[in-house]
Amino acid sequence: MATTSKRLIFLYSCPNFKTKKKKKPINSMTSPSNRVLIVGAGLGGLTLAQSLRKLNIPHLVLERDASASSRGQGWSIGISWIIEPLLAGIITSDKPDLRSTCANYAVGHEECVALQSSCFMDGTTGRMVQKDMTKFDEVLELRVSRRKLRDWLAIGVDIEWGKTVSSVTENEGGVVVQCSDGTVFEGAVLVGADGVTSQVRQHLLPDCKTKCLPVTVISAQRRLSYDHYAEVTSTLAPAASVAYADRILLALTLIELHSPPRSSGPGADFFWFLSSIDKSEQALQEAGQSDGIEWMERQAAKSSSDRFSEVLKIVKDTGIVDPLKNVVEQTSSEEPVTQIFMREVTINSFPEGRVTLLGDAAHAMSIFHGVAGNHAMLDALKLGPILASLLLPPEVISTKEVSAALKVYADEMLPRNLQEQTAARKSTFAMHRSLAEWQGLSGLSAAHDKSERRVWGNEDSK
Ligand SMILES: Cc1cc2nc3c(=O)[nH]c(=O)nc-3n(C[C@H](O)[C@H](O)[C@H](O)COP(=O)(O)OP(=O)(O)OC[C@H]3O[C@@H](n4cnc5c(N)ncnc54)[C@H](O)[C@@H]3O)c2cc1C
Repeated sequence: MATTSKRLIFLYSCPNFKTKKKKKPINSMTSPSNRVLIVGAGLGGLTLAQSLRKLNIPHLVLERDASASSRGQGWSIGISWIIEPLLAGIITSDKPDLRSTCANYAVGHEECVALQSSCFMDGTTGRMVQKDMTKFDEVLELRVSRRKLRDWLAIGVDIEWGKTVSSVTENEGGVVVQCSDGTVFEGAVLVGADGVTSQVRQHLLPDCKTKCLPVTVISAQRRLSYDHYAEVTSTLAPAASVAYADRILLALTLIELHSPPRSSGPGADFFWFLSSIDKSEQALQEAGQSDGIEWMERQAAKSSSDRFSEVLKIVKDTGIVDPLKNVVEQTSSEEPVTQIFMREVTINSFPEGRVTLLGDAAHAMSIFHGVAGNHAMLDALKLGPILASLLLPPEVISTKEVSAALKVYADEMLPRNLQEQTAARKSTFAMHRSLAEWQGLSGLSAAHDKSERRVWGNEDSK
């Protein structure tokens, strides 16, 4: 008795005791041998954690970022058909409304309509078609701030920040991961949701090769003042505007609108990107002489100012007109110009065991199809219930049973994403060949018929 009360006094005198007990109801009550370890607190990893939370399955997320805000999350992302399954597959009662929290329309319905619309145009004449994406009952796509969506998905999730997983060991009883700070975590199943450079994939499939498509995507993030923002959006659709000019795509996309938007100071964060195909690298890849990785490394070594000079030359040579031209040209030296790579990871099957992958770790693909993130979340929503049918505590599950369950997941997930990866590659090349081909592929022609038509730029060139 005396020992027990001493222990209680010690626990209650520990400053974090009460908070910890409240915050970690599932994991603190269960043995690590029954929990799911998830590496990566990106869109896929967090969606899986949310699904497991709803199904009452113990889990823990290990994330290399020091905190939720230690790294900028960059661009916005379009989510579409995943919204309904996501809302059905996770606990929503502890979260604010997804649409009004993550999309930029908290400022009211009218602004919302404008903010969610996109336009597609001929970049040298200014002919433009605007697509309204905001019919509330049939949202085609919601452009959300990646930072806000990640924060929203993290609500209520048990995350160990600052944990970079460096090695993985499997045994009959479970799986053990080691982090670069020397900490060790155990679980019954390990899910690598650690993105395109996945360390978990390295353990699972050490010979898996990645490729890089010969697409040069140069980008910068810009903070526009409210006046500049108002000027740009008086002609362009704020969610996303894409101009096509001689096999070049130039896009301007909203990341986050600052609130309240009419006050003085910053109006909004945008990014622009300019993309084109590198013809000589494409020829090498088509002849089977390159997988794009050395090409990618050469591109990655360029400086921000070299990249910017390249962009300015292309904008001038192709005759892109204002206001897109103006937003690009006014990029300041404090706004680094980066390059994004279209890497592909292709996996046909997983070896037996207690480890699997989801999202970009399993099937990175070109971003031009706009579905990779949607599929990362779908992988998670499919995997959650499969794990739940296996892992209800307190039983310890054999590797054979875990393997069989993970195979059910992989047999659906891998072919689905292989198909999307092929479609994404096809769209990427089509988009850079002609505007008409791109519109046909993306189904934009059908949307155009319903949408409002506007024209900007030089009236004489219509
Ligand atoms: C510019 C751009 C625009 C895009 N637009 C769209 C779009 O409109 N629609 C769409 O559907 N998709 C889009 N995508 C794709 C989408 O962003 C990705 O498919 C999605 O983010 C993948 O989610 P994920 O959880 O698999 O990986 P990630 O989001 O990459 O998350 C991986 C996480 O793992 C962590 N991590 C990595 N290594 C370790 C380690 N060793 N230990 C611990 N943690 C680790 C990382 O820090 C990160 O938090 C876009 C991508 C880009 C680059």
